[in-house]
Amino acid sequence: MLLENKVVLVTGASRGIGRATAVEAARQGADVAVNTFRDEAAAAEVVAEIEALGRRAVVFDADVALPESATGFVQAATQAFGRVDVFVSNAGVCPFHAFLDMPVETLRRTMEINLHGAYFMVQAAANQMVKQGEGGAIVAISSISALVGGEMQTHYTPTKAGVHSLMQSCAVALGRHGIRCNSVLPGTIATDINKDDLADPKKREYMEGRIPLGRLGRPEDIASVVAFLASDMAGYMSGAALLVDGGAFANFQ
Ligand SMILES: NC(=O)C1=CN([C@@H]2O[C@H](COP(=O)(O)OP(=O)(O)OC[C@H]3O[C@@H](n4cnc5c(N)ncnc54)[C@H](O)[C@@H]3O)[C@@H](O)[C@H]2O)C=CC1
Ligand SMILES: C[C@H](O)[C@@H]1OC(=O)[C@H](O)[C@@H]1O
Repeated sequence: MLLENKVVLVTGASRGIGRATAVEAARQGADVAVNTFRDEAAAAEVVAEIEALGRRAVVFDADVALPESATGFVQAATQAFGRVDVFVSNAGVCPFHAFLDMPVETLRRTMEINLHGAYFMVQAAANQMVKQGEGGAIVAISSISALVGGEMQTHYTPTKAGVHSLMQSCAVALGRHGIRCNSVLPGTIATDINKDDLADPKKREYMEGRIPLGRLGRPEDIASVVAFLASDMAGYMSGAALLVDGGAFANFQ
């Protein structure tokens, strides 16, 4: 098992990639602190899945956009499990909208959840890891959107480039404490975040057609890579970005 007896914290873990990551961490032997936001029934399901794997889970309901959520989450996890070994910054939103009439509030909220939220959370986790004095691993969910544009994602793609950049700077800032910081760049993964966008069969077919491996990603495709980066198997990786997109980015012409 890759994460035996580790304590893993995951933000936005009630659904999609975060949920698969929390469950994979438990499968790999970890106890898991699960941040959710106003999603009680789904939170109870993920806890049940973790416990069914013989591991412990604790839920912390909070909006990642608020700085106090970050300190609260880390404190709750530390109270429950005594320490923080791995932190996964995953929570994110992507309300598709055109550029020319982007509502200020949509831009602001997307930035506050995806980028500021990641910053506050990673900072709080890193402080706890430094206090423990035994290093740690931080993984942030960026995106293929850190590398390419999207007509309806002008508010979103900069946050994903920012999240990867945050991991690079944190790798530099935290290396002396033995804390590794990396990002995962998923391609198109079928989750609630793009359910409406991909409900159009033409769009879905087009996206599938661009992927050399012939299918959209599943949350589990990302969760296994996060587990690897969080584990000692990736012990000399820091400041790196792993693109997990079925080959989509390479498929330009
Ligand atoms: N699905 C995809 O194609 C891709 C997703 N990503 C990223 O993966 C991450 C997870 O997204 P998905 O699992 O696809 O979406 P999802 O919609 O299935 O899950 C998002 C999770 O974040 C939580 N969340 C949303 N706002 C929150 C807030 N303010 N505070 C705390 N939690 C909050 C939701 O409750 C949910 O659990 C996001 O950061 C997204 O940008 C990156 C690349 C591709
Ligand atoms: C939400 C989108 O479908 C998804 O989010 C990303 O980060 C990917 O680039 C996809 O566009």
